[in-house]
Amino acid sequence: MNLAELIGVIQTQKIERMVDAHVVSLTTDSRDVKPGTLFVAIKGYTVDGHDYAQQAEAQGAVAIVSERLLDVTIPVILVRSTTRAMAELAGKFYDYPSEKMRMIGITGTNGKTTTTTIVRDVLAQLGRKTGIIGTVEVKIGDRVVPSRNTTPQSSELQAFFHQMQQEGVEDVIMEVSSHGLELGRVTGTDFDVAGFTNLTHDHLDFHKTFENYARAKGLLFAQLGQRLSDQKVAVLNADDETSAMFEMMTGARVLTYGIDQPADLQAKNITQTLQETTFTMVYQEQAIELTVQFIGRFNVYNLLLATGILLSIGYSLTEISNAITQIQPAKGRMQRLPIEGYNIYVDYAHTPDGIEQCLKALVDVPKENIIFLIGTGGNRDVTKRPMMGQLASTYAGTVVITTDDPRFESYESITSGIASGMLHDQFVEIGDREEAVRYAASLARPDNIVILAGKGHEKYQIIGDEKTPLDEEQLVKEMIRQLEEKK
Ligand SMILES: CC(=O)N[C@H]1[C@@H](OP(=O)(O)OP(=O)(O)OC[C@H]2O[C@@H](n3ccc(=O)[nH]c3=O)[C@H](O)[C@@H]2O)O[C@H](CO)[C@@H](O)[C@@H]1O[C@H](C)C(=O)N[C@@H](C)C(=O)N[C@H](CCC(=O)O)C(=O)O
Ligand SMILES: Nc1ncnc2c1ncn2[C@@H]1O[C@H](COP(=O)(O)OP(=O)(O)OP(=O)(O)O)[C@@H](O)[C@H]1O
Repeated sequence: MNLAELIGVIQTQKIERMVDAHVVSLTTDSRDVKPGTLFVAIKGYTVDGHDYAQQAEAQGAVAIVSERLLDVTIPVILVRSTTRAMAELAGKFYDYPSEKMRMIGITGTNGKTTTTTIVRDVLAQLGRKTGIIGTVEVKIGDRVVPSRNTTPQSSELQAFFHQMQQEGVEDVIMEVSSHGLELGRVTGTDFDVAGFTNLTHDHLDFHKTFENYARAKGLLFAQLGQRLSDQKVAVLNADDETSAMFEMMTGARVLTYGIDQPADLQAKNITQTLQETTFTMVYQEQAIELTVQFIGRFNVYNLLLATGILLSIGYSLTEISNAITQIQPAKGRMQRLPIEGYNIYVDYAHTPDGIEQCLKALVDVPKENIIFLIGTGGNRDVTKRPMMGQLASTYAGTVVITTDDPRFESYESITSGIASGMLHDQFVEIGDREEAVRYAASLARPDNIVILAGKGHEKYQIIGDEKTPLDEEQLVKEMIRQLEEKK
């Protein structure tokens, strides 16, 4: 694409040494610059991209988009915000791919991965070609593409959309993190439907206050736009009070779902066992009873949100509920390990609310039969640690306290934070997660339940700045095999 045509979409303050040139690619990382690349310098948390201007020039960059004057000989395009410019340039460079597909964005503290996966699985069952972007994976049809963030940075994100559109994807379902919203990663992404799960305590190390965190999430609903002819929809949780703020922030139509408060789409008569949940979905004049392979009331919310999204794009309640009864929980989301005779679950819960929801899912199990392993990350939000301990001990008779990506923090400082909130003394602190998982597995009996919370689908621990392999499923299988041999 021609450089002048490309930069025509951004508001420039000054252009130095403009030339007639062709842009072959776009990046914010000097290490990815090749001849013909337009390099956009972004000031990050760790380093400042502007400091890599000379490297970009040496590697053949055609020009640099910058927030300040640079000591280079190639064109420099000065803008007020390179982050914003990046999103606008990426939209133009890839010819606005998000306008050509149905875009579904899901935000909230817990349930994004589960809900995006449910929507994707139902759409796939209904014969649509889908693309998914989220914590567990970026997937185009059946092909998995590596990605570093839940919500990738705008140039990477638009490149994914472009690739998806080229490969015939019709529906894109993506998790939209509060970081992604706050850092402008989805600026210019043209969502058709935005869904909200819930908002509870998390990421306050980044957003500082709950109000900022809510405001960041609200951007998704505000960004649906004001054009009434677009018929965009915000699907909101009537049982979460932040929804009222999002309803005020959006110009889109609103469809609400819920269990306790009146809502457009409602779940009633919920009953559950350790393997499945049965409930009735009520929408307009229709009521359908369904049994799903998901456990926990929180999953009823996720299924309602997915249903609300699918209703808002035109599917009928009958089509949706038929498909929903066929699908399985996403990897590592209250997932039962395939170990005959034992009830061992892996769950990704790593926030106070996630932990509470996960433990509340274990209806009818006496507290003394629940063994719960929890850990939390090092060098991150410390305020949630005592809350996690308090909740774990409210619902579980035995708690194994450990770490979950200790990074550079000491084991003891992490586990003692959780232990400070404990309401009973039936707990152990084992900082080394591998050892803690072995210990928790050694307590498994056919009549109790062991839940390993925190890691979910992830098969590593971040210790220092290194990813150390840790496959909890294999570890548990090995431990149970040894226990069986000893019998
Ligand atoms: C705090 C944060 O969001 N950091 C993101 C940010 O990293 P950073 O600010 O440290 O970047 P940096 O290393 O300072 O680099 C600044 C700029 O210089 C460039 N650079 C750097 C080095 C070099 O040699 N040349 C060069 O050009 C970089 O490409 C970058 O453009 O920019 C990176 C590239 O886009 C992101 O991958 C990175 O996410 C990190 C991995 C991260 O952990 N982010 C978390 C907080 C996050 O965003 N999480 C949410 C999910 C939250 C949830 O719901 O659980 C997410 O959406 O993933
Ligand atoms: N609707 C919900 N309400 C509360 N807790 C939930 C809900 N859905 C899932 N959880 C709990 O939170 C954990 C994480 O779920 P999920 O991965 O779907 O959320 P997420 O929003 O994608 O989180 P992250 O962005 O951290 O990956 C689950 O394993 C479960 O314990």
